[in-house]
Amino acid sequence: MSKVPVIVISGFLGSGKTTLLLRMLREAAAFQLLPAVLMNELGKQDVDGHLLQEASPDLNLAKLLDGCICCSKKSDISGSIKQLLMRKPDVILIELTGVANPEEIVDALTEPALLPHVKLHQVVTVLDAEHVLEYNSIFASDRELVHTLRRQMEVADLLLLNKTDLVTDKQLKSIEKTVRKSNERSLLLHTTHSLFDLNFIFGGLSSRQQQPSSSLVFNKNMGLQAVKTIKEPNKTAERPASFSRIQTLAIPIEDDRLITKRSVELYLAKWRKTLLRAKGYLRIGNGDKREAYLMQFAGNRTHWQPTAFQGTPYLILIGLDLDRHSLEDDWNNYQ
Ligand SMILES: Nc1nc2c(ncn2[C@@H]2O[C@H](COP(=O)(O)OP(=O)(O)OP(=O)(O)O)[C@@H](O)[C@H]2O)c(=O)[nH]1
Repeated sequence: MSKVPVIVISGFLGSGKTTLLLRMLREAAAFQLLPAVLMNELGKQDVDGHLLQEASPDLNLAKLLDGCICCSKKSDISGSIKQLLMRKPDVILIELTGVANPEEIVDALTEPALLPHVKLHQVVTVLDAEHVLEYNSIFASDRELVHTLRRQMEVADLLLLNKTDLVTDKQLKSIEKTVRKSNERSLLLHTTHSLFDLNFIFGGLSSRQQQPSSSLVFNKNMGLQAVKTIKEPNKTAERPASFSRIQTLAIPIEDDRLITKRSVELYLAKWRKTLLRAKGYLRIGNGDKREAYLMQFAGNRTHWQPTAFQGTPYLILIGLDLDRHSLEDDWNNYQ
């Protein structure tokens, strides 16, 4: 069974995420895609979920309300996604809350219950051109939030500089310059009302599809807005469609292999610059003394927690532009 691609929509509160999602739902059929949606909202009452259901009454929708997709909600994510998978969608769209770090959902997708069923396709981050430059000073006292907003930019595969109707050209140039300090490699498009050619994210996803040509979709919607690509457009646009800069490498581990906590930690320390995150279910020790652990590596710290996990041990590595061969080879030589 092939894995269902997941598109993550991130961006600060009010930047235009739901506007984008509604458009993606409207146009999915033109790409012969049956979408499912996971909405995450901070409040108990969801507003956006109702909006989506109004626009698309049969929508395969799951909601995670009253909290951010972070540690406290992670356990619910696999349940929600499994529920969506029952209706066999071609693509799953996840709209995060404005204060979520996309890395956390990517992490959740690598849980044993989900790993065989889904794969990250792209992280799209929507930026509010009118306010994005103010965040650092507005939230200066909240370093965690400033960090999250920076990560939203840094890990995006596609950046939408939205609400360009509300800023001058001069301001736009200065915004671009600042955004590029956080992410100089990914495609960056100027948009109003999150309008752009959806081939950039849907293109190539459907196995059944005859894709609308880029210009068709573009012309149909573009009375409003020109698509503009900044820096290295071709390099990024030519990437295979199912490629996200955030990559996940799952390394299965032969059960008879001797692994120690120290050897794992040394390996992770060696690769810490490349890795955003790592985790794994590992059996540590020798013979009868072997014990299963959930290993979590985040922010350069490794945490070990005993677990009742009985499956095949594995290590998950998450990072930007991972050098898969080197990581695998090194792991095999390391222990
Ligand atoms: N002027 C202008 N307004 C926009 C643009 N894009 C979205 N909006 C409006 O901005 C408001 C917020 O848009 P949403 O799409 O709900 O933003 P969001 O990121 O989903 O917001 P949260 O769910 O609060 O995180 C809505 O009223 C939109 O109509 C734009 O390009 N220009």
